[in-house]
Amino acid sequence: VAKKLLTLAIVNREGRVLLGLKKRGFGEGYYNGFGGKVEVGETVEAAARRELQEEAVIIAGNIKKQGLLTFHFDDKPQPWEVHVFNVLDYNGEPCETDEMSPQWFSHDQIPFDKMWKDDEIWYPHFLAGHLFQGEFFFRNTHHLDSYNFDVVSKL
Ligand SMILES: CN1CCN(c2cc(NC3CC3)nc(N)n2)CC1
Repeated sequence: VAKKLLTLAIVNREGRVLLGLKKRGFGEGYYNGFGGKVEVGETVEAAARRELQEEAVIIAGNIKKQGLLTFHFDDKPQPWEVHVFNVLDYNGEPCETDEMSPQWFSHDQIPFDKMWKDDEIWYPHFLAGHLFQGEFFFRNTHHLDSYNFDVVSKL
């Protein structure tokens, strides 16, 4: 079964990350980076840049591909492949959209209790600038059953 390609862009600058509170749809009420589906004919990187602009109204400058997360769900036939980018610099000012309410968090105050359960596993490696790969098995959307996680030398 082909994987569903998704992006996740997290702005990480001067010891703080920019996260958005999802206002509706999948993951409503959770904080997360910005992202969405990769459209047909679009590169993963172009999709990450587009989604960041759509959801936070900022234009990514230098971005670094840092992670590859694969999600399996008991109740979904298609696994998800989420490409994680570190946004090293950007133009514009983050602002609220109908999808997301952006908010800065210092690295030691990341609200993991209001984030997807996999985040607390890979964020420390993301924040350390490591490259990583993870495979997560969710029993239902809100229960993480098991996972494999590795820091890697290249993606
Ligand atoms: C547009 N995408 C949707 C998926 N997404 C996820 C998913 C995720 N866990 C999966 C159990 C849901 N965990 C993070 N941090 N992000 C990134 C943005």
